[in-house]
Amino acid sequence: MHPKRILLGVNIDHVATLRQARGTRYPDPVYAAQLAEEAGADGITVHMREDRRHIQERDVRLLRQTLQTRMNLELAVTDEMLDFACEIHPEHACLVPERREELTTEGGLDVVGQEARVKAACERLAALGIEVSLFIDADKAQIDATVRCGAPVIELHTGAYADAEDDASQQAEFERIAEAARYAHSLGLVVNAGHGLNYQNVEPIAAIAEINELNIGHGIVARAVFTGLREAVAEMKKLMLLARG
Ligand SMILES: CC(=O)[C@@H](O)[C@H](O)COP(=O)(O)O
Ligand SMILES: NCC(=O)COP(=O)(O)O
Repeated sequence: MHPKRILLGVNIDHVATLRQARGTRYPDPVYAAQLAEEAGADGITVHMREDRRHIQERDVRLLRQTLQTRMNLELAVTDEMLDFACEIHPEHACLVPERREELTTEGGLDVVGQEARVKAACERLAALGIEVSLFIDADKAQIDATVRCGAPVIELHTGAYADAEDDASQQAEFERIAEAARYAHSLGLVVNAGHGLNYQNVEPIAAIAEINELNIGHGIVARAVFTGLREAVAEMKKLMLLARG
């Protein structure tokens, strides 16, 4: 654990969402990744969904050739996506749940409910030297199942915290995340977190000492519409580092 160090993975999916909305060639997520790296991103996250609503194969292939930091490829646990990840060979692969009809990733991966399948996916990726993380809810049973699957990293889903409608429920969600981070860290897992984090809600999560990295996309891309991407990334990183003290 590095009490003062916290990393920012910038998720650039929603730059591609804007491009796909009109079928244009712009804005290009590859250029966004370069700007984000220049502004202090420690890594770039992309979620290539099965329905290709934002990130396309072309994006991932070009990013693999151009990123200066590291790629965190989020993928569903399907043969098609695992084959693609093995071909691309990102530094990190994060297994996430996916439902075509969802607006966004609504919850964590149910590792307990499909342990054999997740374990096989973890083993396949790890055999190639890809560091695997599982995107899970802040739940002890899911953390224990992650350890049994052999994944060295978790990403805690912060969506319920971000979407909480009042202070009391947000505090309850925060405590669930903080406790899960402590528990997972005590088991030797690297603990990341993300989903729905923005400039208003990031600081308490960034202050959790056991958290290694936050993956943040929608909030940064939305801010960039008004400030430009460089400033949006730099401001987020500053808030995270200030929260660490
Ligand atoms: C898995 C995850 O949390 C991110 O990929 C993020 O949700 C952005 O992608 P979507 O908005 O398509 O879910
Ligand atoms: N895994 C979470 C992520 O990459 C970013 O999620 P969001 O900030 O776009 O909600």
